[in-house]
Amino acid sequence: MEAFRINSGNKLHGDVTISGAKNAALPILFATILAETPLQISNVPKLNDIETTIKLLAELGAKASWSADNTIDFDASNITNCLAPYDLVKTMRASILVLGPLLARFGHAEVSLPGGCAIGARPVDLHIQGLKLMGADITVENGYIVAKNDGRLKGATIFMDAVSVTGTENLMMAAALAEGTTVIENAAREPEIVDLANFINAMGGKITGEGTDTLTIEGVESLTGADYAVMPDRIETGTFLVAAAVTGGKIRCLNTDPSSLDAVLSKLQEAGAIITTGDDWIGLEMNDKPKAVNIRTAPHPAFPTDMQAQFVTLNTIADGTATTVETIFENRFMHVPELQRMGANIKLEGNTAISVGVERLTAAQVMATDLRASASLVIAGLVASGETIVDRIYHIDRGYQHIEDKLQKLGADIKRFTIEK
Ligand SMILES: CC(=O)N[C@H]1[C@@H](OP(=O)(O)OP(=O)(O)OC[C@H]2O[C@@H](n3ccc(=O)[nH]c3=O)[C@H](O)[C@@H]2O)O[C@H](CO)[C@@H](O)[C@@H]1O
Ligand SMILES: C=C(OP(=O)(O)O)C(=O)O
Repeated sequence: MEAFRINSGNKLHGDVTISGAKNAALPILFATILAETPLQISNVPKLNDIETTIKLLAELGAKASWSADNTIDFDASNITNCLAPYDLVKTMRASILVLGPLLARFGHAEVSLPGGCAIGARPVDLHIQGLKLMGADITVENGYIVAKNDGRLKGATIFMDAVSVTGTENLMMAAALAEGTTVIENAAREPEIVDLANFINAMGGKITGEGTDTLTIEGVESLTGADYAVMPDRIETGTFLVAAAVTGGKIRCLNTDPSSLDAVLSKLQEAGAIITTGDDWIGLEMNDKPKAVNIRTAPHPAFPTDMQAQFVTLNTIADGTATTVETIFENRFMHVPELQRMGANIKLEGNTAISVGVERLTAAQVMATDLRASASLVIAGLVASGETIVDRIYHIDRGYQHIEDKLQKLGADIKRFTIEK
């Protein structure tokens, strides 16, 4: 099993190029199922989750192959199979995103229920309810969602009880080919929703309201190929900015979108960072020890849950006391016990972590439990005295393209190695 060995002491310095966004690339790759002619998607990050998606699309009979660095060619004209098997779905929850497009285009989909994961139970009831409102007949049989529809789905007004990102995406993709107009109320407003809407519209779809909580989707009879570039990864950007802030460094993130990171940048400024921005870059300079900042996660445009773990690490070495409240996932503090093993002073009370900054973290062997928890432990390793080992980094490879290469270029002492078990 692979792990990282990290030695602290170096302030991050220089430029880092941000990859395409995992959480935009995944729905966009699944939306290619809707297209009747070939197309090309660029700025796709090289990640384990993307490889899983390519495998899943191939399993359905679609062609998906890398044609250049970060570019994938697709042809979904010959899909023959509408079954997403457990073996693939269990490794990546976002596989649930095949449900809407398969059902909309072929009137049939069988998708393994994804089940819970480290950060929470993560049900998909809102995806199913919305599709039922569009006329689909859906049952759960032997751990699979079996969805059928005679002819096209029907446009409907759908109020989502909770804000769900992939739920909104599944329903948008289904509604794109439905007969009539669908209105999704209490829709997610994340930038990745806007990116998916832009892609579907580029294929000939008719979606308006993206980026607001009411989406209107006028269904069309067919969608055709369009070349599209995935938006930059706002969470990767935020992760590098926090890493630079905790080391007292000075970096610029290139090929990114400052407007997708308002809440994160404002928290970094509150922590004492000097932030500068251009159209497609963000600079950060940190000259003092960070000040502790209170965080409360909530759907966009509020503070993203995918940046919570990284800020918990920042608070461990900051001046002062801070509370971090996680309101999206019920079990997203798995990094806390590992950070405590590195000397962090954090108390957990339900969905709140109360941290008192310490002078220095101390290195330890720690275990990554999920994607962003892994990132928070890598950041901790950059400032802990001694040599930190972060084990089980397959989690981090789901969401960060060559994170160690990018950190090394910024001056970090981090190496990947195989840990003997
Ligand atoms: C691939 C992808 O884009 N993943 C992101 C997506 O996950 P994902 O789309 O899975 O997260 P959701 O937005 O759906 O989850 C938000 C909350 O709604 C609940 N819920 C969701 C669906 C449902 O049918 N029923 C229900 O109760 C969830 O358990 C959770 O408590 O948004 C999360 C919240 O910003 C991010 O952390 C993930 O990185
Ligand atoms: C939780 C995340 O991803 P996923 O929904 O794919 O598990 C994430 O990107 O932080």
